[in-house]
Amino acid sequence: MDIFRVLSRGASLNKSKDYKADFTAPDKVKSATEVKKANVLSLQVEEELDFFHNKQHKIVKEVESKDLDNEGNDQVKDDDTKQEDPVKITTKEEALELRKLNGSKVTGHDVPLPIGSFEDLISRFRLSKILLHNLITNNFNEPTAIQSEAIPCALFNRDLIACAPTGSGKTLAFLIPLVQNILAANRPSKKAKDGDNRGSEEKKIKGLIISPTKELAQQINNQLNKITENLGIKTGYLNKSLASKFRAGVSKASKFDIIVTTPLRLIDLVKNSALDLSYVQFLVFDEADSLFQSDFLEQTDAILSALTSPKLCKSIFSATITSHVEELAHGIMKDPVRVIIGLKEAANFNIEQKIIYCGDEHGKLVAIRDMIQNGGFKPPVIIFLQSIDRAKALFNELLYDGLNVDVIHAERSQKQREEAIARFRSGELWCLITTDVLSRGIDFKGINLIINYDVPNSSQAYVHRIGRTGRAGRTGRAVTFYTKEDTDMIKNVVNVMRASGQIEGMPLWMRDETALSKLSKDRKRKLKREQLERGKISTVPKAFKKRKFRKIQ
Ligand SMILES: Nc1ncnc2c1ncn2[C@@H]1O[C@H](COP(=O)(O)OP(=O)(O)OP(=O)(O)O)[C@@H](O)[C@H]1O
Repeated sequence: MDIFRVLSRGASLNKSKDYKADFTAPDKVKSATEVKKANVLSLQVEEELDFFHNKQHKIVKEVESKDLDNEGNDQVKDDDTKQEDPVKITTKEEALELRKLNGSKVTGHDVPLPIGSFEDLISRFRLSKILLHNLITNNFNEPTAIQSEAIPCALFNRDLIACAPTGSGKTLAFLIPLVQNILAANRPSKKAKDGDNRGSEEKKIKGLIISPTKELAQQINNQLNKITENLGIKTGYLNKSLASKFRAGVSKASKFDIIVTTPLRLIDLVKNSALDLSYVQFLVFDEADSLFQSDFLEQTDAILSALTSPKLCKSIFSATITSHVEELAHGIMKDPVRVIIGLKEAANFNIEQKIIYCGDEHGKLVAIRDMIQNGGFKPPVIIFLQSIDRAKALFNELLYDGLNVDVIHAERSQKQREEAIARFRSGELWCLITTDVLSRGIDFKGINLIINYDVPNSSQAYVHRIGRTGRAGRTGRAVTFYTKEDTDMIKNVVNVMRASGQIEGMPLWMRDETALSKLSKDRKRKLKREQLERGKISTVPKAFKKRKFRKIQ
């Protein structure tokens, strides 16, 4: 394996004089060959600046170099413009090197070798070429660290516990092998080819993905749709309308290969015998630690008991997997492989974190208005609060200030939530105020700033909230306001900041490790369960706000 190539993925900038980008107006008309040469060079610069390989350089390069060849121009045909061979991992030593580079810890019996490239999957697992093509056309050119490890494990049908930072590509880490496994399962067996269809498992749900929120389930299904194009695999997000089709026994509804769902909707169908899960072979719990928390545990149990296939493989994914969750997972898994990327207690290292002491509630409003006035509030921004009432209150406050803002919480209808998300994604909306309902999994591209207007009630909640920025190799900022009521709660945040090397974002007195006493396990649990009582968010007289709000409604 060319380990230097893995090391330098997106990290280095070649300073050779050839790489100077020329943005000045041409002083003479350039020949077609010169233009092509310049294009190749600018492509190189662009590629080196493209940290996450989000562009289709390989394909473009191939086309470019072919064009140049046709013109017989040997000078430009240097090695740098040729397509490099994909990285392959073939020995334990190479695997060790790659793991060291990626900060991956992988444990378990007989752990498979990671992959060095998506092409590596073709030789090792006969990955569908259409699937590979779908990955490349969607700009997924190289596997991320979690994808390198998790994909081969799942392709070997191993149970899997996977923990990797927010925005590091966990979704594809479970979707790619799921799709490939289902393609293999759908291939007609020899018996079926010979005309014996008894026991055929075609047209049954074989893959099931469980997500804690509807928004996330929908997002996963969207990504699934992109990578399954032209593969003949039918996938569906179990929304109200699909659920009623299943309930009504509409024949088409039974033809799904993969279903993405929240727990309750699925259980409702299973209880009414409207859905047969006995053929499910691949089960994924995304954001597993939240699904394994006490409020979801009963539902998770109910789902597990409906899955009766002896071939069932299970995997759990999250950016935060506590030892308690790992224990629960071991209880339901067979000989799992455990993959941890980076540090378990830390946040994504691309996020610059800061905490600001505001004294009291009024101080928070002053702080946010200060940020808006001083240019520190660079959209797109997400603001998290601890409750629906508080989210609504801040929304009214900022609306009154004339900010381009909307709010999402559990009391808003599905349609309103979807519309707000779509407006935010399109850039029409600059700021989204929300509760923890949107803290997990949601992938907004290019969020600049996360504001924790209220301190999150656990270190896990903090990691997920701020993980809405700094995704896919980009950088981001996260600011957490705290008041005198938060002296305990802020310790969760400080611990994550310390683990992520973000000491500079703390006030001077906190930087000393002994400055804050540790939280006991009991206290942590209590903080998670109880909502801190906070003062009202308001500076604008009610009558004014009502008038303005009415106008906007
Ligand atoms: N191999 C890849 N190459 C380029 N982009 C990728 C790759 N894999 C994933 N991405 C992109 O990275 C972004 C983050 O991926 P994803 O949503 O899967 O993160 P995650 O690890 O599940 O985060 P979270 O913990 O917040 O749920 C997405 O926009 C996705 O399209």
